Amino acid sequence: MASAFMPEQARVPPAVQSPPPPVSKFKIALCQLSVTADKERNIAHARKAIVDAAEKGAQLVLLPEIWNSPYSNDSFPVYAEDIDAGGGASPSSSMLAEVARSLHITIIGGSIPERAGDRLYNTCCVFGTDGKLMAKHRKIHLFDIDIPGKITFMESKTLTAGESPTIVDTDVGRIGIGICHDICFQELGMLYAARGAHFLCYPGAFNMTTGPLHWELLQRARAADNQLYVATCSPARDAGAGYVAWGHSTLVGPFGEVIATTEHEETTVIAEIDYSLIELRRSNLPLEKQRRGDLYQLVDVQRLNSG
Ligand SMILES: O=C(O)CCC(=O)C(=O)O
Repeated sequence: MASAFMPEQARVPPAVQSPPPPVSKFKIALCQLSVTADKERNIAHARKAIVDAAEKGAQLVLLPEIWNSPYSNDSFPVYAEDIDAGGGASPSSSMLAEVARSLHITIIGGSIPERAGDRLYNTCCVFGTDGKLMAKHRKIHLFDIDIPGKITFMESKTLTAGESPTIVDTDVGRIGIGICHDICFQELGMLYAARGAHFLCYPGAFNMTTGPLHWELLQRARAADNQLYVATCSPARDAGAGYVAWGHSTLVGPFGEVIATTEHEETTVIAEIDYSLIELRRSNLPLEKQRRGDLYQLVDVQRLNSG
C-alpha cells in the first residue's frame, strides 16, 4: 500500500527557480583539441584555439578533459600542477586566467591533473571575464571500468575523487560542472537543475567502447530530463594513443535536440545558445509542475546539512 509518510531527511527545500540569465543569447565554442605528450605545446595550442574562438564571437569557451597531458595513470603525476600555489606553479591555469582576462570571455577550462598535497585530482577550473578563478570542480565520479578485451582503465589507481558538486554564476549564466564520467549520474544533473542552472558543461573523453553507445545519449538525456542546455568537449581522437578518445563534442538544447556536433578530428564547434528556449520548453511541457514530489524526491545533502 502506498504511504504518505515522508522521512524527515527526505523533506528538502523546494527547487530554486533559475535566475534570469545575464544574457539571453551568446556564442559558445567547444575546442576539440589534439593533445600530445608536449605540455608546453598543448598549452600554446589551447591558447591559440581560444583566441581563434573569441575572434569568431564566442563569449564562452569550453576545453576538453585532460587537455595538457596524455590521458594515462602514468602521465597524471608527471603533468599535475598545483593550481592553488600561485607563482607559476600552474602554467595551464595561468594561461587560462590571462587569456580570459585579455579577451574578456568566460572559460570552462576542461580539466587538468591537479596536485594538492599528496593527492591528485582531475580538475576543471572556471575563469570569469576578469581572469579570476571562479570555481574549481574536482571530478566526483572516478572512471573505473573493466570490460575484458575492450577497455580497462582505473582512474582510482592515481586520482582521488572530488567531494563537492560545482555550480557557478558566470556572465553567461548559471552553470553546473561535471567531468566526463560525472555525466553518467543523473542525480548530479538534477541537483544542478534544482539549484537553478541554465546550463550543464561536461569536459569529457569517452572512449571507443562507451562513446558510440553512451556519449550522445547521456547528453541528450541530461538536457531533456532537466530542460536546459548541455555541452560536452572531448579531445580530438589520436588512434595511436594509449587511450583513444571518441571525440564528438556536442551542444544539446533544452528539448534534448542536438544543436551542433562534430566527428573526431581536431576542430572548434561554435554555436549559439538562446536561453529563451529554456522557458519555452518548460512552458510547452511543464515537467517541474508534473513532478510527483509526494512520491519521490531528490535529497540535496549539502542543503540539508547547511540547515
Ligand atoms: O563513462 C564512460 O563511459 C566514460 C568516462 C570516461 O571516459 C572518463 O570519465 O574519463
